[in-house]
Amino acid sequence: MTTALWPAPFLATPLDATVTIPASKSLTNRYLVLAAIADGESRLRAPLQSRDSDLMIGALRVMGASITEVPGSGEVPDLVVTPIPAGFTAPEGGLAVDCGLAGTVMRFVPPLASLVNGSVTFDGDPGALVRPMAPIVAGLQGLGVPVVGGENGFLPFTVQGSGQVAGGHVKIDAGSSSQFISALLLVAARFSDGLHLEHTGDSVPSLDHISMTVEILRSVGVVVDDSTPKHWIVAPGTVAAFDVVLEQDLSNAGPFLAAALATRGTVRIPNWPTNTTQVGDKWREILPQFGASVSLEAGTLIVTGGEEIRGVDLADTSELAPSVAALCALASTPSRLSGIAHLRGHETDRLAALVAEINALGGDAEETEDGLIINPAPLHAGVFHSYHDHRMATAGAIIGLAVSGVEVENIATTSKTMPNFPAMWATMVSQTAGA
Ligand SMILES: O=C(O)C1=C[C@@H](OP(=O)(O)O)[C@@H](O)[C@H](O)C1
Ligand SMILES: C=C(OP(=O)(O)O)C(=O)O
Repeated sequence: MTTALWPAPFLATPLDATVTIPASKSLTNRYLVLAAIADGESRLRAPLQSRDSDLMIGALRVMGASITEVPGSGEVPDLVVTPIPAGFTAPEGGLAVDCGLAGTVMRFVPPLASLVNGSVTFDGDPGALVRPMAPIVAGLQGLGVPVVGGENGFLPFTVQGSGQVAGGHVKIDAGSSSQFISALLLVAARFSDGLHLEHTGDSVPSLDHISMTVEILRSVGVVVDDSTPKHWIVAPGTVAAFDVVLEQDLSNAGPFLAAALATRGTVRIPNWPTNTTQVGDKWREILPQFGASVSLEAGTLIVTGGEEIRGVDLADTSELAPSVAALCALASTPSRLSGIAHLRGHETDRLAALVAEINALGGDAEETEDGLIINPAPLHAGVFHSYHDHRMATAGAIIGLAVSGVEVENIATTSKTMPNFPAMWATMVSQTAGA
């Protein structure tokens, strides 16, 4: 385990800060995939620059897409993407894609590889080799695409594309990640007969992320029928080239908004989108349940913490769960988080990691079959391990604002989606009331 320790800033006075957040990982990596199969050159304005987006760019370049940085209107360069050329053929010996620990790369890119002529091998970080992959392997094989390796349901494996996929009706169990559904839908318009994808399990987690996929597909001219629960039908057709401005990452806004509650202060985030497919928009419903006041004024989200943080009872908080759990650990009444069993297959087993780290600081957290129970307990100084998980690291930072002497191990792991997190956090903390 990495041992570098980051002394989390502690604040005894209420925060009064304005913060801007880098672009959304989920939007950036979806648009990158679509740009690689579009009918012309596309442009992503103000995209995310982070490890996960770099891994996606690397994967698409390996498969023949050309991606160039050009000056944008802000600090971050825009990306101009020329799609994978028709008939692109892998060299003898095949191609290799490094997925790192990025779920969007390891799930979204293998279906794309089925459209390439030749072999593409997928591998990743040690932590990636235990994340569920079986539904992607089953889905591709169900479409007649050979996959070598991956029999045990994990990376590494090799997709042997022939440059063409017939498509048709495929059934998978996406109970362990919504990304399996999004992955197949994203490229399905390029299958000769399109795709009828059916989920065979009870429920799919993170449904908001599937809605995001469907909305984006429609915005680039792809016809998707999602009117029957657990079924998605994509018509064959072209993906129209696009020019899009990326929204900031509302899930990554979470730790900064939580900071308002942890310090009983105020945090403002300008340019909060009025219409968005991001699950992070749910902070507007979630934070009042913790006792915060939340308002959207002239496009700026303003969150002010209450006198105390109240416990919550929340279902399916998806990727927001680690930040939510950090607030629960600071709450004065019990909390229950449910519908998040699939977090055991995220960057780490997040349920086990949250329980271990909250309890190591004196907290009272326990796992349930599908979530967490977190009871009030006085927390003390100590080390908060991050398990190579960006959201564990930011959960430690939230707790550290309210509990003096917390040190977060490997804060650099936040570079997965937010490379400047330590500097952004320090800048936020320096904006205290009256400063
Ligand atoms: O499609 C996406 O961009 C994502 C889907 C969700 O995955 P799960 O369904 O595995 O939770 C989410 O947690 C992840 O951070 C991003
Ligand atoms: C689950 C997450 O990431 P990934 O895209 O790697 O699945 C996450 O960011 O919370």
